[in-house]
Amino acid sequence: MTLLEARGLTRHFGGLKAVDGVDFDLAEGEVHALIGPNGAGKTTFVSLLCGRIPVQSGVIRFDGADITRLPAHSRVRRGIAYTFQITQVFANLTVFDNVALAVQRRGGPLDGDTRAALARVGLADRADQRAGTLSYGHQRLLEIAMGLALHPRLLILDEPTQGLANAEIDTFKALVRQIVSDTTVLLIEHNMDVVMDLAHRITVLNFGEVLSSGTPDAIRANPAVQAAYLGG
Ligand SMILES: Nc1ncnc2c1ncn2[C@@H]1O[C@H](COP(=O)(O)OP(=O)(O)OP(=O)(O)O)[C@@H](O)[C@H]1O
Repeated sequence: MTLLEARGLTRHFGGLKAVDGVDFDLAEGEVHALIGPNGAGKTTFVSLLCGRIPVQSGVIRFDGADITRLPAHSRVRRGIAYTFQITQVFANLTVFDNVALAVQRRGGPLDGDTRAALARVGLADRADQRAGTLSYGHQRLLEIAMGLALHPRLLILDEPTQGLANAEIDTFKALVRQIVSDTTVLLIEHNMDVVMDLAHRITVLNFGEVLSSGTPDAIRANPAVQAAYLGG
């Protein structure tokens, strides 16, 4: 089943075509990776999907409903959660309270849901620590816990492995495999090992347009993708 579809999605900044007529389909239950060179429009594209920036033209449908003009908080309520490159944790609050804020937004049982989300990402034993004192890798995991606490149907992760050590990347990969049992995942990622390991399908953006979309094997073998991005 298609969970999310975009048709003709467009966002220009002055003369710069950051996202230009993108058609995109996300199947329920998949890990879908969005890749492409720096400046290709990946962050702008997912910002349009979650309502952080307004669409200029085109349509976004989520679970069959037109969400193109809905404000971001309404999209969260419908099940779209996201974590962005810039770390979003509140440094002076405890790990527990950061996640509790997200649970509160959704209106679930505060203590139980908060602890469950922390357990999923492996941070249960750090609940009382101030978030700002966590390592960078653990702060990234905390952001994911904040997303999961919303019980999303779609979790969008923007460069989640950036700045992580190899061991932390392995933890992250295991986490995504577990998350995808009940949540669709859209992943912006530059680390091709992570992409090829996790993604069921990949969409390649280049200069704001879809260069190609397909399975990891098809993308790897595509000469245009190799030329634009994979350096083959
Ligand atoms: N608010 C903005 N105002 C003007 N230009 C912008 C704005 N946001 C993004 N851009 C430009 O739009 C283009 C696409 O940027 P975007 O961040 O979406 O690319 P990206 O594929 O996510 O890149 P990266 O991999 O480096 O994160 C870039 O040229 C960027 O400079």
